[in-house]
Amino acid sequence: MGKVIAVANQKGGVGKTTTAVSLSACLAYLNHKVLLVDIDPQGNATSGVGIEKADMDQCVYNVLVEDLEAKYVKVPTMVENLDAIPATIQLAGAEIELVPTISREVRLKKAIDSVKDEYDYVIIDCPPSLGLLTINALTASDTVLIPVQCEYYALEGLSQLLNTVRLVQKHLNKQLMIEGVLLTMLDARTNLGIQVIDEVKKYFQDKVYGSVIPRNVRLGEAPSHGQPIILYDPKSRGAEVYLELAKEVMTNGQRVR
Ligand SMILES: Nc1ncnc2c1ncn2[C@@H]1O[C@H](COP(=O)(O)OP(=O)(O)OP(=O)(O)O)[C@@H](O)[C@H]1O
Ligand SMILES: [Mg+2]
Repeated sequence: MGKVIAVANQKGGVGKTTTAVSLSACLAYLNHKVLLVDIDPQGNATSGVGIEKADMDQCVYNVLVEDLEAKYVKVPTMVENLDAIPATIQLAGAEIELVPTISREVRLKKAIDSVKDEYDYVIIDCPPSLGLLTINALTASDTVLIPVQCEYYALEGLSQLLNTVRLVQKHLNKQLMIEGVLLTMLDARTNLGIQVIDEVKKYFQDKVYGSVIPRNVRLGEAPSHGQPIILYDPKSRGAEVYLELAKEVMTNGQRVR
């Protein structure tokens, strides 16, 4: 049965989507069956794996709001072993439309539960908020992976995220655990990055991955080509480190089991 991992941090632009897309593609490259679920109305993960949003008649919106079965919305991607449930701008209305509906927090969980037997990993790319979409992702997940950007205010806002995780654990999903904390966009030329790594490690200790994602031009370019880094430039430092991360996530899973 597939392990479900939400990639979440309500802070914008910290590398959630880059991580969700790159990790999914690297796990698929390592011969795992992977489903990437985009629940951000920006749809960046969707276009990041080469799916043309304008061509989509249906997306995760129809699953969440209209109870369409997930099997009708998931599509293969250009990466072997990697399927995706896309998001389009239509999803922007879901947060409000879901408010008065029954079991509004468990809709994504129901959808993912119906297909997760087909996969080894299901990776969910969350929007930069702690609203109903992210709550749905945390409720559907076994674990949450938190990207933290190596910058001055790195830890700011994380207590809110951890508080939301605790609330979900208490009321909606007792099993939810922290998968790991991933340091992203490290600029190795500055001391600041090193200081932030120390600070985050002090706080999260062994939850911090050994793989630290560097700031890498090729990682920044890949989305505009609609290709995950492992296809766009497999020899780049970005691809190498995301592949290392995928291996860490795989061994982490073995440790938990
Ligand atoms: N390691 C990196 N090196 C260079 N550029 C990166 C790196 N990681 C992410 N980027 C770029 O930084 C921007 C923000 O990254 P990304 O979209 O992954 O963040 P996000 O947390 O998903 O943002 P949002 O909160 O808007 O969803 C993007 O333009 C992305 O291409
Ligand atoms: Mg994003």
